[in-house]
Amino acid sequence: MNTQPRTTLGVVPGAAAATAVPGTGSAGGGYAVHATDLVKTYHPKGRGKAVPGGVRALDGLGISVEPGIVFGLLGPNGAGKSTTVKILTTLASADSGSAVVAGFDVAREPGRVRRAIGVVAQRSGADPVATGRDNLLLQGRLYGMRGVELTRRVDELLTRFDLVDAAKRQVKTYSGGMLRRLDVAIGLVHRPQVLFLDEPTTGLDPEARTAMWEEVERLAGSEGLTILLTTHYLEEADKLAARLAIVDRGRIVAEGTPDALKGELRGDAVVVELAAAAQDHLPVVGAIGAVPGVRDITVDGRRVAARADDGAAAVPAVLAALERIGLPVAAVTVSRPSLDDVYLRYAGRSFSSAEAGHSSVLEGASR
Ligand SMILES: Nc1ncnc2c1ncn2[C@@H]1O[C@H](COP(=O)(O)OP(=O)(O)OP(=O)(O)O)[C@@H](O)[C@H]1O
Repeated sequence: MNTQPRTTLGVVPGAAAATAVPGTGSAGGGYAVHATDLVKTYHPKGRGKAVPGGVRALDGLGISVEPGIVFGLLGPNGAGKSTTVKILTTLASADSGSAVVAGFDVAREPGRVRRAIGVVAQRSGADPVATGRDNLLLQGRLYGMRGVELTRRVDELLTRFDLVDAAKRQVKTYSGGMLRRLDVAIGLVHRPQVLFLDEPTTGLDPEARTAMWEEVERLAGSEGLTILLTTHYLEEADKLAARLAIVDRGRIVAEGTPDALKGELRGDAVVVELAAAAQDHLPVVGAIGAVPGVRDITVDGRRVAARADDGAAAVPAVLAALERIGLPVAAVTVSRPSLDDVYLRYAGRSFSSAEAGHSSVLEGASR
């Protein structure tokens, strides 16, 4: 579901500052983004009035993002990522809790927050019938930029995002990857301190996705910019985020560096595919559980998964144990813990089942 606003924030009242001045706001404890106990419920409307019930999109969510890093907000569809971004970018208000962005309180100083941030929403906000260049110029003017300063900045961004040749073409002729690059350039015109990227690679082909990843890495490395990125791609969070928070049902269930989160899961994943489904799970669990250093065994049809201190060393003994109870093996894989494993541990369900659960809820709601 995409309930996103347009990419640009529109006219910023009193936005004379072309460049945000770092550190002008003093709240937030030195964090680029500091949110505490955010709660937000969407109420169904009956005849234009809110009626009881509703969806609790945020249920006490809190995050602290240090300046100058890429921070990932990772969660399945419906976890509450977009709602968090909307509140942090002043496009929605929380029922309770507080948030400070670039030193400014989102509820009390929304204009200042808007001047200090750039937003790239899930859906492009670029004007399709205007050229790429005109979109950038318009955005700069909305932020009070004029003259040589603006044209220099626009030229710099067109070069940097590899859009010089397409600059004078209408945006509706752009490929998906070009459009996303333009969206990010639009978000950066006024040199924000904090850039929000809401699912920046959703819908892109693999090549354009890789190009966007490289761009995000370059941005984070070169400009001292803080980037808050939401994603439901585990691989994307793992690759880009210096730190990440896992969101589930409107709360943060784990937070840390991707390596630290994965490191908390001791051992490798060993997955055995049996030649035929096991009739009885108990002998399988007993046989494999007797192998030293192997634990957390689950049997699901032909698939037997376990965790092992040293996966490669455990495999021969696991295969021998299965052979002893008469279960031939078709294939075996050993892998390091992934963020999917992290999600399973902290959210208590697999990422894919959380995504599937959300879509079935939505299907039910639309009936
Ligand atoms: N305007 C709205 N009215 C009613 N319910 C909403 C609205 N916006 C979001 N929700 C619900 O709030 C919950 C959180 O949605 P949100 O869009 O923040 O999640 P998300 O993690 O960003 O997911 P997605 O990637 O699908 O956008 C979901 O259950 C969603 O259906």
